[in-house]
Amino acid sequence: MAREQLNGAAYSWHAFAERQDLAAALAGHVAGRLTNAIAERGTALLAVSGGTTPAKFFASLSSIPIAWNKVTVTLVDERCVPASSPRSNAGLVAANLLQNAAAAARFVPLYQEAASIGDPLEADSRMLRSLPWPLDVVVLGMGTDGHTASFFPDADNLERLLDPSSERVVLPVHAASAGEPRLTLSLARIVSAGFLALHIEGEDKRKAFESAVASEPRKPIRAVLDAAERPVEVFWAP
Ligand SMILES: O=C(O)[C@H](O)[C@@H](O)[C@H](O)[C@H](O)COP(=O)(O)O
Repeated sequence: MAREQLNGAAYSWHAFAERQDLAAALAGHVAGRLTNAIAERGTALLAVSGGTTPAKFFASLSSIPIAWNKVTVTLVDERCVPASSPRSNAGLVAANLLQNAAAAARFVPLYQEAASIGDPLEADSRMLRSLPWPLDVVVLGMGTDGHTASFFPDADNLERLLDPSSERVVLPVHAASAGEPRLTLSLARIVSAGFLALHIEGEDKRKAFESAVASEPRKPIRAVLDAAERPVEVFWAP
């Protein structure tokens, strides 16, 4: 494990020869942190990202026999689509993580189809505010454009999304590159996590990460590194 310090952005780099090895190692770290949180405060709060990268990690984590009945799982971000949509992160987590031992965990979505009266976003915030914050574990992904969560570089409210002092739990995101409208946890909620991991795979993302960390203008992933209360643990495989 190499601990890097580039331009003040602190992160630890964990490289693996095989993606399956990364999945097993990251799952072991996350399971250990959740178990510690449960021992310390009787509960654990985990936020995971969607996309195409985390499936192997979810499968590995789902089989680890921890006290899942004391774990609450939520999402780092979500596409504003029904859970039945192939684009839904809630659907991805249900099918890949909330299986096996992890089926006993409580899942709290970010997005609920517009059944809630009034401002659905406010309703979500109220529901999410009741979770046992702070996050014990966050697992982020990253795009080759340097976005993470739904902090897309072309988001129309990027400055607000990256405000480390935001009081909001969840924020709406409108970005042409995001596809559908999104909801994302605020940067402030993400960076206060006890364990903050970034899971990336492939040469393109390794280069994108190194570029985002080393150069200006600042990409969203760099804003997370800069605001994180602890070094971000980067897990990478080719
Ligand atoms: O909803 C999402 O898509 C994720 O939360 C997003 O931040 C993802 O982690 C990156 O876009 C990488 O996605 P891939 O794993 O598909 O490359």
